Amino acid sequence: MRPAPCASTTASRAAEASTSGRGAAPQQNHRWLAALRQQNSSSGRRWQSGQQQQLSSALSQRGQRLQAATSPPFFERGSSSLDEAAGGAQLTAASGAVGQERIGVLLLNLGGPDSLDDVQPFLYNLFADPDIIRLPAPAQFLQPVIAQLVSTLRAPKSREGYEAIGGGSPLRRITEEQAAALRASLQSKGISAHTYVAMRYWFPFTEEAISAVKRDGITQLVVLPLYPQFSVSTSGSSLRLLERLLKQDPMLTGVKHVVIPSWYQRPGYVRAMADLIVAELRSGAFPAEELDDVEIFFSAHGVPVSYIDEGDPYKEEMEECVQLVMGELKRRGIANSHTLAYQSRVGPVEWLKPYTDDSIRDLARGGVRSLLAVPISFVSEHIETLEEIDCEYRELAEESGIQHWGRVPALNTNPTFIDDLADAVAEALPYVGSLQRPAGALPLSAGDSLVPLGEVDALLETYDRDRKALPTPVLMWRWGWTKSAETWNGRIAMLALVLILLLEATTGRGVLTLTRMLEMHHLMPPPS
Ligand SMILES: C=CC1=C(C)c2cc3[nH]c(cc4nc(cc5[nH]c(cc1n2)c(C)c5CCC(=O)O)C(CCC(=O)O)=C4C)c(C)c3C=C
Ligand SMILES: [Fe+2]
Repeated sequence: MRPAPCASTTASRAAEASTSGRGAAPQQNHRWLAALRQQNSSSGRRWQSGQQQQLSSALSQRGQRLQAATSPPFFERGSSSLDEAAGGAQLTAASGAVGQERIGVLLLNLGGPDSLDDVQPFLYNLFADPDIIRLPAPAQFLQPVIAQLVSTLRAPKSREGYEAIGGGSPLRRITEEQAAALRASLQSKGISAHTYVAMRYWFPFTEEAISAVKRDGITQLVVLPLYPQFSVSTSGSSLRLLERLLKQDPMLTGVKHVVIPSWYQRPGYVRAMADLIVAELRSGAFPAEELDDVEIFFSAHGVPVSYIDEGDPYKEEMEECVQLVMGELKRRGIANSHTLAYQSRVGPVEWLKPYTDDSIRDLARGGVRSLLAVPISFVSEHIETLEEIDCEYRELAEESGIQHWGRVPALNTNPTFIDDLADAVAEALPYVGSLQRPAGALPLSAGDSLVPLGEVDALLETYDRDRKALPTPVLMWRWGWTKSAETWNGRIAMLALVLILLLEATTGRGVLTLTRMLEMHHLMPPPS
């Protein structure tokens, strides 16, 4: 993998934040996740292996049958008239055709700035999201002000990163390529579907995608977050927005949907990751005689520890995902040692540990000389792979004594991966609009699917019900000088905020009004 052209990154290296002594957080799953796991284990199954037969019998109970004994398609290639009507497909059930459906697949992703001018407004949208900066209820009216402050403080460091990778994020281009490849793969399986890219914080916004879903007359929608592991900060935030959009538009009530909240356990995804790791190991980046000593270093995007304390399954899913990939490697005769660490922390609270930078230093100190970085929470190249891993962490590794460095590319449009996503969509289609929710029972009854499935409101409802009270964030601020720019950004933001509020409270004519901060104009998604 050729590294991106890296500017000198020493000055902007991920902050060496001092940490609190807080112990490991108790793990608390979403109830839906735990319930689905139980259903699967009680029937002696896991989501990952070939379970076409069980799936087939589960589906026939629902009056639907598989077209083939092996992998889907569940759908016959439509007549030419159906093919002509883009998005049309013929759903086959035990009783025969049940009518024409127009299928859509909504791909959820985060979005990224297209140019350097977009960086601050993109960051504003991100920090204005209550699933990213979580404030206690009485302080929530301050979200726009805090978003303005934090995005303004963060923008220079962020802009530097985007500049180093060519002046903007490649996320939109790659996600659109994935959407086109997924559509083609579905077509090759006999499923005619539209695919839509729905970004959370930048163009094409989720609102635009939903307008297109409406315009195309989609009747069955499969919602597929492009995050293999579920976090409330990513997939959860997008689902919350989606829930709002679906509720507020009566024309969308006719669109039946199903969500695939996480899919890291799918065999095709695990295989594709293992393929990429093996290819990179054999790329020549490492001396042949040292191949067994290469440390396989999984680097995942972090989240604040408080998210996990509240029940976000992200950490557990990440650990399970790494185990699955390592298991696949072992089956191929690769038994290297591995590490999972978390990158990209932002702000003054405690994030998931170990931190990637600390881990790299520790491994080097412990004698590791060859390191293969594997981005594990990302399926596309973007700033955190191209700049943070390829530049910052590579430079840190070299300074720390790592002599041989490799980095596994992101999956992007890897054919095994796209084919597996298409299978995930095909397998989810029979569940569209059919998940039963008997009163008082668990909201999901899709325990027979290969991956857990749900509907937007049911998933969020379960998450919110099980969510524990927001713990007081563990601030990592210590008075005194530290090297950490992040920590200082956090301190400055909080001090500025306190001053603003004090002025507002004491004069009644606060800075918010004088500077018209509450009337900020940002690039926001168009109304749907
Ligand atoms: C699994 C993936 C991701 C998780 C979890 C996640 C949580 C999370 N992120 C921030 C803050 C920022 N994220 C930024 C960009 C960004 N993050 C992800 C993925 C996850 N984020 C992606 C795909 C991107 C887009 C990258 C691109 O190429 O444009 C940024 C902006 C970039 C930067 O300044 O570093 C910020 C800021 C928080 C606070 C958070 C959890 C609470
Ligand atoms: Fe992020």
